[in-house]
Amino acid sequence: MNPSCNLFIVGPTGAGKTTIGRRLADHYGLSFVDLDQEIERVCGVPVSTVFEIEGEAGFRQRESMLLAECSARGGVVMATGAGAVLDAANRRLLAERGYVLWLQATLEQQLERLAQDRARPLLAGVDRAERLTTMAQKRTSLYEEVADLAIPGEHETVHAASARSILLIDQYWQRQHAA
Ligand SMILES: Nc1ncnc2c1ncn2[C@@H]1O[C@H](COP(=O)(O)OP(=O)(O)OP(=O)(O)O)[C@@H](O)[C@H]1O
Ligand SMILES: O=C(O)C1=C[C@@H](O)[C@@H](O)[C@H](O)C1
Ligand SMILES: [Mg+2]
Repeated sequence: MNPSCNLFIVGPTGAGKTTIGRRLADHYGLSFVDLDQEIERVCGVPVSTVFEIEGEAGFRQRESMLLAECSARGGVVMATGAGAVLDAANRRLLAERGYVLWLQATLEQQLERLAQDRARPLLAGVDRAERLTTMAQKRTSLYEEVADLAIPGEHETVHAASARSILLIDQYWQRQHAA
């Protein structure tokens, strides 16, 4: 593994970017950064409070600033927030500065995994299936645009999804670096 390289993870909410990203960082001996957690660390409050106080626009500004900062580090696995790809400058930085992994998930998987979740402000107090569908309509082509490698959402456990990701990363990304 070339430690100057980055692995960036994009995909819809509940796809496992945070959970699997951490495992990938452990596996490859890279440092792990989760953009949502970075925002919480810098602001000292949960993402939902940032949305309450600064609105989505304020959150997006912070997200872009931290994405620029963290992607410049080198040797990181970075889990992005599901909406980070909405911004064209974010997409450009992701594409330029690392290998981009797109973790996919079906609507059913998202609904099941996030059933108990109260931390995602864009899913609070709305029909979740409807909101997630609208998000997918707007975002799927953006994930596709920025991704180097897609991992289908057919893996029902974190362990299986991590193992599959490592297999594909080794097959495609590592090989490119070896070449
Ligand atoms: N492949 C999987 N199989 C089963 N459960 C999973 C899988 N991936 C993630 N999960 C579970 O789904 C939940 C959400 O995962 P996680 O927080 O990693 O998603 P995320 O992509 O980071 O979402 P967000 O974009 O909102 O940050 C967690 O409880 C996690 O354990
Ligand atoms: O879908 C989204 O736009 C979001 C996903 C989360 O990761 C957080 O970044 C925040 O809740 C917004
Ligand atoms: Mg996450």
